[in-house]
Amino acid sequence: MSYAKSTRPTRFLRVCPLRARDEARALAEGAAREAVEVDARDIDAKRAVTFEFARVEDATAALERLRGGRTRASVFGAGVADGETALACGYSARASDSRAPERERTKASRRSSVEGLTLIENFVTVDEERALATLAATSGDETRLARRRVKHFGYAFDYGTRDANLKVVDEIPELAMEVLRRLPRETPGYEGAMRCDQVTVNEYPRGVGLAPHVDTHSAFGDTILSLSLLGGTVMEFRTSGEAHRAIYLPPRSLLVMHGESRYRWQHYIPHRKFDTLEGEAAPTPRDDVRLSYTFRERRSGPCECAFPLQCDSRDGAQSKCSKRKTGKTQAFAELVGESGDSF
Ligand SMILES: O=C(O)CCC(=O)C(=O)O
Ligand SMILES: [Fe+2]
Repeated sequence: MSYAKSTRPTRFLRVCPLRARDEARALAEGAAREAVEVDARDIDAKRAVTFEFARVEDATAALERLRGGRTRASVFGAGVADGETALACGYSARASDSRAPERERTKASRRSSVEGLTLIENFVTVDEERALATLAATSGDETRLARRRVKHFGYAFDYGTRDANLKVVDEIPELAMEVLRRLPRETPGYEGAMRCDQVTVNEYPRGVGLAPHVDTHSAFGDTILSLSLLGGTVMEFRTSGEAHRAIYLPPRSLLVMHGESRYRWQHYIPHRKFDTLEGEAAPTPRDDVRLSYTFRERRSGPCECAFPLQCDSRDGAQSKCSKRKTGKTQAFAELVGESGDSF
């Protein structure tokens, strides 16, 4: 992501020059407490750093402190030593939208408005949440991805082929199956949920998200469920058209993806530290960690969904997926998300 100077106030501040890398890092750490994201790549490449704030007002307040303060230590209240030189700083905008007005974030709803998507709040109790978190910490083999940790139960998920054919020694914890079985019968996707035989546990540190994707049609069945523990998050849904929805998943809630929400819409979690929720005046900070249990049923025959464009059983997503090994196509980038994250 590159940033350009902006003459109008934005949520982004660019601060430069910073004389040493360490100094930039210390500043970034201080800023991270109130800024939404730090473009860390800039620290290495240009010795300048871009901070993204939740609101334009927050960026303005920080800019005033930056311009008013004589020392760097005063900037974000961070322990930055040796700061006699005034910093060059100002608003910036993502280069691609420096002329366009800043797009308002979609406010996340607490109710689903995607066909086939059901959110059940308080699906597990606080005690069960704690027990499931302990189980995730003490059992299963850990895989470290770029920004999050995962564990697989029942079958391993292969991040290359995006299927799950390898049986693993770690069975799905009985408590996880027990809570899943209490899903109300009338929930769309109930039958598929009862056949789940693969579980992935994801641990997301604050600010870390998940790239847009549709879970592989050929590998998994009609119903995909995600149980949120310890922290809430906004999950967003988009289609290849313009449609875009955001839903807030509180801790202890269960999200059931079935129908269009499972087969046609991509789901993803934006990488950010604050979420914007409907009915909340101020942005909501994410918790330090969110744990999710994703339940899936491995598919045996080909997928027969009504969405051939997204379906690798019909050569829709398959051709894009196989190109992954030879080079990323635009279509594939769209399928898995611009960040190229794994899921
Ligand atoms: O963490 C979540 O809630 C979703 C995970 C997910 O989408 C996946 O594993 O495919
Ligand atoms: Fe997924």
